[in-house]
Amino acid sequence: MSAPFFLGKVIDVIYTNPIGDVTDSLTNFCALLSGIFVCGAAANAIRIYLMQTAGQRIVKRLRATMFSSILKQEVGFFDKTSTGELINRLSSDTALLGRSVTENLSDGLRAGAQASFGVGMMFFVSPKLAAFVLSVVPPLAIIAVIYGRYLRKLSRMTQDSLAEATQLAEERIGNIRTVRAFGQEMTEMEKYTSKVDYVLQLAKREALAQAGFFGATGLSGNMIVLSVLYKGGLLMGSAQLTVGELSSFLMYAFWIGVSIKGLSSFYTELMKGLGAGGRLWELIERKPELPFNDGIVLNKDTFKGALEFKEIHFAYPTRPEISLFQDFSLSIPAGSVMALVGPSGSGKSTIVSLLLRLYDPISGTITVDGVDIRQLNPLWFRTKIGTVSQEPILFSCSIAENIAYGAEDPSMVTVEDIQKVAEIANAASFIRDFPEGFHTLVGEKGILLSGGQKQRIAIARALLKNPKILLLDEATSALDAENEYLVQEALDRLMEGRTVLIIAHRLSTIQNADSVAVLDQGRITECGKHEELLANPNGLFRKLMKKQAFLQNSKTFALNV
Ligand SMILES: Nc1ncnc2c1ncn2[C@@H]1O[C@H](COP(=O)(O)OP(=O)(O)OP(=O)(O)O)[C@@H](O)[C@H]1O
Repeated sequence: MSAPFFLGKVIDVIYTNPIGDVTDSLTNFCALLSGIFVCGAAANAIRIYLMQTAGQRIVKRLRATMFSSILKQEVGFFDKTSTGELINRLSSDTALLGRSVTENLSDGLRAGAQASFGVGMMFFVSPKLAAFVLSVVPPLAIIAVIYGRYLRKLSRMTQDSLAEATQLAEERIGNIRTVRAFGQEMTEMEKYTSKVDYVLQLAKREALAQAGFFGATGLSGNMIVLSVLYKGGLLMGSAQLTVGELSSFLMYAFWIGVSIKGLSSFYTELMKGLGAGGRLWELIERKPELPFNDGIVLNKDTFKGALEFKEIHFAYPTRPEISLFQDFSLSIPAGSVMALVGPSGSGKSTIVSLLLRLYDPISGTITVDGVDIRQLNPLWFRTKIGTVSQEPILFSCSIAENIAYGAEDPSMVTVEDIQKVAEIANAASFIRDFPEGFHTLVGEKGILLSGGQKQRIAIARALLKNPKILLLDEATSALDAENEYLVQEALDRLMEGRTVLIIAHRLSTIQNADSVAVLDQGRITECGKHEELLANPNGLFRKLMKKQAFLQNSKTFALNV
């Protein structure tokens, strides 16, 4: 920024002295200037490196903080927020914010420094001329404020629409088999295109706003130069300005013009980043409605796992008007097996969710060994619970890694541990049949495995956890006889010595359970041994069993045909 000042001095020296007298001064000025240029270049290189790496560190921290904040949210939050949207926030929004704090911030700071120093130097060289020239600033500032607000709003809308498009794409690509089976590719393409069309409309509005703003700032830059020429010429004519001062002034005016362009880009990117950032801060600062890692821990040696539900009232947060449980009470003694039966949609899986503290009841208590689970640290409590669901979800990594996922610290699990539980879960033999054995990759959500294989791996995973409490959601879809036998045998081994709540669909499970509870209309209507419930001629259990027997007969009939 000092170059124009010295150049002005050089011109004045040349202009006012005979040529023989200027050589020394000229040499000194040029040496000084080249020193300044070298320092400037080095500073510039350092600036780029430091700002870029600092910016990238900010983006990394932003992503990590956001991911950990997402993982700590209560499950009800995920009922309302789509995965696609969260993925979009994590990747696209952070990238946009990242861009505005990396190259953009560094260029913006540079342009800002240049502009303020240039203005200072203008006042230093000629306050009169500077005051005249800077009369363009107030209208430009007003335009910038209006433009900034508009751009923030547009950027937020664009990111929201992009999130919707990502959500659609993520869901459809993830379920490509269903899309293909129903032949809905064309419809899905159209849906996606209409979503990205809207993003394009928003981008066009943004382009129009940018065109107007950049036009205005470009014009202001040029007007500054023009007004220097005009007013400067007049001042020079009245001997109030030297030719060197006018030259310096012109160069500063030119630099300020360039800085205004740089500042406009910076401002544009900053507003876009802030627009996208709004949602990011909301997510990062969101306090989970249920605690994540707070509360008391019970003594693991005396922990037995006796469960009791007392007068539970519950409605899902997304459907507060539908009361699912009214006065639900159930007691499961430590080490016993309770089978839960009831019509479809009566809330059997919801009981499992309440026990895992994915949701809290509106009123009533759930206790374990007499302690309200709301007092317990949920992170600790869940280490005491094992689950095997109807459709177990595996992660897209190796079989060994999926089994090790059951342990508190998967990195501490040995190959022997994994092989042992796989053996008990009747999974070892089919795993060994794969060429890669335990290193076989299972694909997204375990798609490369059959239903029975997935279940047995899920059982091995639960066995590794060695929980006191076991929550089983029996598969409704029929496995073939051999698979059914292998899964059942593995489940029987898994259940040994634990408190088990099993959502039962098979007659054999119901017969073998210590007691059976029938869930209907939001409460337990019958509870007792299989034979006792069957003896009640008007009970729902008897009706359900009759229906089940009928279904089993028709299945056999269909097979015979
Ligand atoms: N996350 C949710 N948000 C809102 N409502 C839900 C949610 N999950 C389930 N429901 C509703 O709660 C009710 C009970 O569902 P739940 O899955 O517990 O029934 P279920 O007895 O296990 O059914 P099935 O035997 O068919 O598996 C259903 O009406 C269902 O639509």
